[in-house]
Amino acid sequence: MDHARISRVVLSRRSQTIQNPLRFPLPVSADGRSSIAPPAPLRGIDNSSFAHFSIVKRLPEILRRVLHDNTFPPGVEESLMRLHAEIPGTPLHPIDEKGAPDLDAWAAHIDNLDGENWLEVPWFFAETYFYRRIVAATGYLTKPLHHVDPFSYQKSAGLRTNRASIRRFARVVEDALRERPLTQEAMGALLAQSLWGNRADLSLWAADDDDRGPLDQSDDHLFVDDRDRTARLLRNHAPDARLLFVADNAGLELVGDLCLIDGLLTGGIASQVRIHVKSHPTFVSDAVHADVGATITFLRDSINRHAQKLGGRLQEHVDAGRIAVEDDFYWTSPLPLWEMPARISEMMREHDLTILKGDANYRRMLGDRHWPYTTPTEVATSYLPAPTLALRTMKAEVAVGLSQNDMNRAALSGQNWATSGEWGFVQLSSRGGSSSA
Ligand SMILES: O=P(O)(O)OC[C@@]1(O)O[C@H](CO)[C@@H](O)[C@@H]1O
Repeated sequence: MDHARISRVVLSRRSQTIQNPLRFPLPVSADGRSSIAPPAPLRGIDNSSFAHFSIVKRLPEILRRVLHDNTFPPGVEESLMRLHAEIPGTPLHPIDEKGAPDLDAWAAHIDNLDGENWLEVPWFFAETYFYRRIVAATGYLTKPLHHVDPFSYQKSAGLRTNRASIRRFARVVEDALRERPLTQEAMGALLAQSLWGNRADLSLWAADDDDRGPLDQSDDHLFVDDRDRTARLLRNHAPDARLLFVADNAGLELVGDLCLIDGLLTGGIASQVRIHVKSHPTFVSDAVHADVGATITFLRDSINRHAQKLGGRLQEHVDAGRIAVEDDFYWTSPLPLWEMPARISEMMREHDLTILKGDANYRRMLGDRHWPYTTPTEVATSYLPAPTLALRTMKAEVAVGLSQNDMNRAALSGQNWATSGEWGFVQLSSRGGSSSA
């Protein structure tokens, strides 16, 4: 495929075309010969979509909760009220937070718009912009509330109210560590635990008050199950596998992720894990740098011995440099993964496996587009520079790699199966880079 010849790509349903800013080849067809333009992005303008509901109902509700859970100075409150009044009909305008490191990047993103409002811009854009506006209103990156997390109340509740599950999670790692190096089965159990932890964010904000069911799901709720392939890939690199872990939510989900990370490090599979978190609070409960340390401290301080031991081992990994925690503004940008900056793609290439955790990262990987659900995984993710594992429960109408049979099965389980979080993906894209998985 001649990547250089792809110069324009259709980016909206309104047939608006812009210069292709992609640094990576667009997704390619199954035979690898021709490029295909990604389908249109999800937008709130589709009245019957979850995107519409999410913008019109959930975002204002999230703002109400932020105001309820915090005591802000009057100026901050006013800014948040103004934001509330803008949704959904006001055109998106530049972010106002002088001195913030990502301001120019956001100015460029907004410049690409054409006066569209919240429902007209791509849904992913609307959501990342929404959280960035909350950050600007509170002055999280600058002042007046430098590094005061507007979602901290919910985040700490997420740990406090899940003590029983946390004990259970910690026990699973200890069981897994009985045999070293970790068996394929043990890796599978830790991957599943990390995956289903992705349902945990839903308990935080009952803005849509639907019934999402229990936290755990059985294997027959896995739409895609690449656990064995992933375990084989990791074992091929053991004991020195290097992992890039792009985290999602703080709270119970992060505990499940840290269990997986500890299992791989202590269990003789990996020697280095680089955890990437968000540079500012976003999507309510997404982890920022401080959340990782706070979670390890919470585990170490636990009165449960399994949780305590887990916290102790994690602290040792951090102290010895086996776990590094970094943040990057790219992960709070509205850009699809195929527009990742060179620093991110280089980093992915330096690691044997990148784990993309959660629904929003999955949506980013697929550009939050209307891919037919039966699109082969390797077609939609052919641009990835290195082997990548998506661990996500399905909470948005974005997916690839399904069969018609999968969809029939899911439809029988309930009406909102595509957004209920009850269906899981352990989806490996191994085409980018060498892998014998
Ligand atoms: O990345 P996460 O935490 O798994 O999910 C983020 C998320 O809850 O936010 C969206 C609605 O705002 C959902 O579609 C999406 O699943």
